[in-house]
Amino acid sequence: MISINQLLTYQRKLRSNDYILLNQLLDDVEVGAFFETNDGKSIIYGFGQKQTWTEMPNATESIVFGAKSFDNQLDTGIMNGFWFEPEIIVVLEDDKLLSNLITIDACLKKVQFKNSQPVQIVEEHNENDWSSRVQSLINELKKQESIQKVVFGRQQQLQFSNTLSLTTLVPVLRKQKNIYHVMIKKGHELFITATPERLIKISHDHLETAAVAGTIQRGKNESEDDAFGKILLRSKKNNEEHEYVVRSIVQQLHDVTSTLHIPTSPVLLKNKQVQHLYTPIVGRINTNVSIRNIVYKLHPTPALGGVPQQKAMDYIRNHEMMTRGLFASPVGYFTRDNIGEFVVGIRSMYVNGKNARLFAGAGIVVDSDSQQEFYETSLKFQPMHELLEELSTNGCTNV
Ligand SMILES: C=C(O[C@@H]1C=C(C(=O)O)C=C[C@H]1O)C(=O)O
Repeated sequence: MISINQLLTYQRKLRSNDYILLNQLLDDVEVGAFFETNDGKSIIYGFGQKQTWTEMPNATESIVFGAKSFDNQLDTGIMNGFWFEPEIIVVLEDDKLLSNLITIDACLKKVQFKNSQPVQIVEEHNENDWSSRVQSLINELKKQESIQKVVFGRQQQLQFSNTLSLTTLVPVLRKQKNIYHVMIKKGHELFITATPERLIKISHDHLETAAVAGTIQRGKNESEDDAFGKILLRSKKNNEEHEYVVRSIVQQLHDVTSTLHIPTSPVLLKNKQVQHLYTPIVGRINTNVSIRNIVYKLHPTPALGGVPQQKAMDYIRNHEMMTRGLFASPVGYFTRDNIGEFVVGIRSMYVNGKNARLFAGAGIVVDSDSQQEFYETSLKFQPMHELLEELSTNGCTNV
């Protein structure tokens, strides 16, 4: 078996301006991707396109980056799903830069730093009736016992004063800790996520996934934060929401795994704005089960869709204001030897030139409170808002 590191024939110690050059190269190429794990220890860049697809391919001779459409509703550009095999991959691990081509240094040498301008938000559109539509959903859940949970999304549309520069954006995004930073680019289009939620990590026959569902705010100080954490851990409503996700993951993985370890109760996963109930799940995959197979089995978990799945998906399709595109969808990469990692594209933003759509959603169950869910989604917009806030005062931050 060949591992991703063996795909790479060249390595050297990281130089201080490598990041600047790599991010600038992302600005220069037509198609690219960036994937940083939530511990910040591993980054993969993909540059250029050898092949592209709108559907996730079954296998690859090297590595494929991409994102799957949430539910195949017609959207624009990469929001319909976008996959590509890059010409060059660069991996940063333990202060080492690894690349599949000796030419990466030649490539980086050619990159010239361009100044970037601060980007202001000049127009903003919100779904002002979102809370009342959530209230209708709660009323519906009270009437009908056949549907238990719907993850209801909302979008914010923004217009920028000028286009974003990845040379500036990537280092600002990377300041947000304990979350994944993933970006897919094609031409003027970008999909960016600062998600805490891994869908799957696969290394040969070893699988890691997790249930992330049930949310509360962070406290202003440690004791308030602990108190909120305790409320979340004891909340019947949130534990029910969470349990739907655990049960569904176990069910979906049952016939493709030989072992599955599921902790009996969730712990807290803390991000800057919110804390979630979190159950990490690990297992062993049966032979000849592809990563694609597992991505398709798990997506959408009830953390992003609902319960029962089809009814929740129909509700989302009929009642959310806009199509989701890549929001809440699997985004990541996989290699020819069954290594790969996919996150779900939440706390995310789609950019097309000077226009952007920001996404947030919340799991709605019969005991939900529409104002509380509105507040929760406002917190979930924050990672992208904070990124844009910093880009509005900062041009080229990394020189
Ligand atoms: C849908 C989102 O988040 C999902 C919903 C959650 C919830 O309802 O508690 C928690 C984490 C995510 O699985 C989002 O951030 O937009």
